[in-house]
Amino acid sequence: MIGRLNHVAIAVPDIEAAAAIYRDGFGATVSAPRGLPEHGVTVVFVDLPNTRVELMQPLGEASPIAKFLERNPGGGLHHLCYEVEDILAARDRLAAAGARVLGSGEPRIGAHGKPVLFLHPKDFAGTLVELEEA
Ligand SMILES: CC[C@@H](C(=O)O)C(=O)SCCNC(=O)CCNC(=O)[C@H](O)C(C)(C)COP(=O)(O)OP(=O)(O)OC[C@H]1O[C@@H](n2cnc3c(N)ncnc32)[C@H](O)[C@@H]1OP(=O)(O)O
Ligand SMILES: [Co+2]
Repeated sequence: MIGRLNHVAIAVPDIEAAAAIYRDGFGATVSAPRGLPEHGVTVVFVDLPNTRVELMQPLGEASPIAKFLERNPGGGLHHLCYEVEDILAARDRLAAAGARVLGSGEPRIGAHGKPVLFLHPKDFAGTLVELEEA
């Protein structure tokens, strides 16, 4: 069921500073910042040969990453995003096995224009998991 690693996400307090680390320090291709109010984050994507890094800064009053940054003020690894062929089939299989699907449980459109869902970190070895339909 599980497919490619789509991205590794890092929550940061200052997205321009984090983007500069990858652009100027590592020489990576880095996108312009993009605000996604429906997800409560501003994102920058770093393109790597085999995957992407998603840098995220809180956006708005109720950002889902605000509490994480309170606990980790310098930033930190936030989630892994795996591709799946059929997101509803993947959700139903994981939920039937006892995993908690976050939010309404219905997929929303993510940063790449594809349906995404989040799974509770306590059910996945302490790692917040995002599923994205391939
Ligand atoms: C850009 C769009 C999209 C894309 O297409 O790529 C995105 O990636 S959007 C990314 C941001 N959106 C989300 O993260 C949505 C899903 N997240 C949530 O619903 C919440 O953040 C959460 C996972 C339920 C956590 O909620 P929060 O209020 O911050 O904390 P809790 O107190 O409820 O946490 C409970 C428990 O879990 C631990 N925790 C929290 N976040 C993480 C994490 N990222 N990784 C690992 N563990 C995490 C937290 O420490 C608590 O543990 P205990 O203290 O032991 O209870
Ligand atoms: Co993500």
